[in-house]
Amino acid sequence: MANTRKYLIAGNWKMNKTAADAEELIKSIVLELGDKNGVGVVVCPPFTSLESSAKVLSEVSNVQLGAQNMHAKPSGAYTGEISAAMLRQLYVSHVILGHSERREYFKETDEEINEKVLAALESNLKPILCVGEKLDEREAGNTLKVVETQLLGGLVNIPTEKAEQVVIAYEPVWAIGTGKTATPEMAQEVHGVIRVLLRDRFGKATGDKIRILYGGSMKPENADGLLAKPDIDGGLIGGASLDAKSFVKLVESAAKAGA
Ligand SMILES: O=C(CO)COP(=O)(O)O
Repeated sequence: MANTRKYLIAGNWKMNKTAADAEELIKSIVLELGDKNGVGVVVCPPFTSLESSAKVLSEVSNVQLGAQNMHAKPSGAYTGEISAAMLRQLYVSHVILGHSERREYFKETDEEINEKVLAALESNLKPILCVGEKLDEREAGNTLKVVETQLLGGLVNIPTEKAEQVVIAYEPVWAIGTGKTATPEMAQEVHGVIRVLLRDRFGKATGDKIRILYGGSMKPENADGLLAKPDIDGGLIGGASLDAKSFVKLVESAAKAGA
C-alpha cells in the first residue's frame, strides 16, 4: 500500500454526453463496477445530466456524483450560472473547481476559484481544486512556482477543520487530452511538494489526510505506476472516464494500489 488515504477515482466528462447518453454510461459503469468497494468513485457529468444520473445512482452506494463547476454566490442575477445549493439538491457531493480549461477559456482567476472553494465548503460540497502548469511554464523551470501560487491562492481562508474535505488534483496542462502523461517520477515530485505545502498550511495531521489526484492522459496502461507513488492518491480522469470498461479498470488499479 502506497499510503493510508482512501484512493479516489473521479471521472470528468467535460462537455460530453447528452442526458440520455449519460444515463447509459452511468448504468454501464455501475454494472461494470458491481459491489467493488474500498476506493472512492465519483462521476462528474455535465449539469444537464446530473438529475438523471442522481436517479440512477440513488440506489448505488459506491459511486458519488460531482459537478464540473459552480458559481460562488448562493443566488442572484448571474445568467447561465449554477449555485452550490442547486447542486446539493441533486445529491451532488463533489465539484471540480479551477480546471485548467476554465482558467484558460473562461479566464478564471485564483481569487475567483478561491471564492468558489469557500462557497462549496460552506454548502458541504467537496471541492476538487485543480492546479497545474502549462508546457512553457514547465520548460521555463516554473512548474513548482505556478503550482504553489494556484494551490495557496485557491486555499486562502479555508479553515483547517474543513481542509480535509478538499481534494487537490494536479493536472499538468500539457498532459491533458494529449496522450502525454507525466512519468510517475515527474508527477510524484510535484505531488510531494503539494503535500509539504498542505502540511505547512494546515498542519501535518490534516495535510496528510488531503487527497492529491493526478490528472492528464491517465489510462489503464499507465495508472499502476502513477498510483504506486506515495503522494498520488487517485486520478481525475478525462477521456478514459467516457468508457465504462477503462474507467472501472482505473478503479481496479487504485484498489490494487491501496490493498
Ligand atoms: O482534464 C482532465 C481531467 O480533468 C484530464 O483529461 P484527459 O484524461 O482526457 O487527459
